[in-house]
Amino acid sequence: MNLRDKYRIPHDSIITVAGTVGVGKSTMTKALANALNFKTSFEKVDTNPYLGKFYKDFERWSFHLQIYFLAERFKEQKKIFEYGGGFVQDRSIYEDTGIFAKMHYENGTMSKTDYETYTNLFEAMVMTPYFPHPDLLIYLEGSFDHILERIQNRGREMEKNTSISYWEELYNRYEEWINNFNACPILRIDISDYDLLKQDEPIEPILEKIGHFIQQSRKWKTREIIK
Ligand SMILES: Nc1ncnc2c1ncn2[C@@H]1O[C@H](COP(=O)(O)OP(=O)(O)O)[C@@H](O)[C@H]1O
Ligand SMILES: Nc1ncnc2c1ncn2[C@H]1C[C@H](O)[C@@H](COP(=O)(O)O)O1
Repeated sequence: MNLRDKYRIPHDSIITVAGTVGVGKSTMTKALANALNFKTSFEKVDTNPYLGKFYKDFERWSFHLQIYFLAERFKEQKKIFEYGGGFVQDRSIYEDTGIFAKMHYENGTMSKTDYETYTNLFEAMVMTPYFPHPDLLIYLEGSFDHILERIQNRGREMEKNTSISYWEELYNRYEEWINNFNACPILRIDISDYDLLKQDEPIEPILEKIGHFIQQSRKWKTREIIK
């Protein structure tokens, strides 16, 4: 029996992996998609025309970058919708708006007008049929030092040259955000509890939890429709 059937994970599920920069989303996305035979939706970093410029000058490029990410996510959402699910997605759209754009606006590195234009566009996009809530949001978390070490070891120059206070603020904002998040069910996973790169079969206990959460959430959705 394949792992998806073994853990009763519906073939049309949409699973989103969330968490701060460097925590391990892409690695988890690949491992889950591989185990479940699902498709992946990744953020493309290497081909992003604004990211490097943004890290050098937040104020100048934050609006351009957010619009770029929004356009990319919209295309990805549309693709997921058209395939009818069966996807693991690296980062949710909720993080762009609820964490990054908000943080740059509140810190004065995105103007009020730009922030309003961005949020209006975001709200209009979310109202289209392409944005069903995921079945499950997997939230990866860990100690700040552990995550910082991962950013350093991964070695993207633009991130290594960014101040520790930026990562620290992001880390704290993520904590606050997840504690108030309620758009879909959440499975919180501590990165010190598993090691996808070293252990042989660390993925099965995670799949078991995913199956359980999605079953619960689908039952709940069905009850809401019947009501
Ligand atoms: N479970 C893990 N155990 C050890 N190292 C990991 C694990 N997951 C990710 N890493 C490493 O941490 C770094 C950041 O991971 P990545 O998946 O790129 O994070 P994100 O997508 O959240 O930015 C990479 O160098 C990756 O190889
Ligand atoms: N919405 C965003 N605003 C600013 N920066 C962002 C946003 N989304 C992603 N990023 C940055 C953070 C990292 O440098 C890269 C890739 O993110 P990762 O968490 O490593 O997948 O893009």
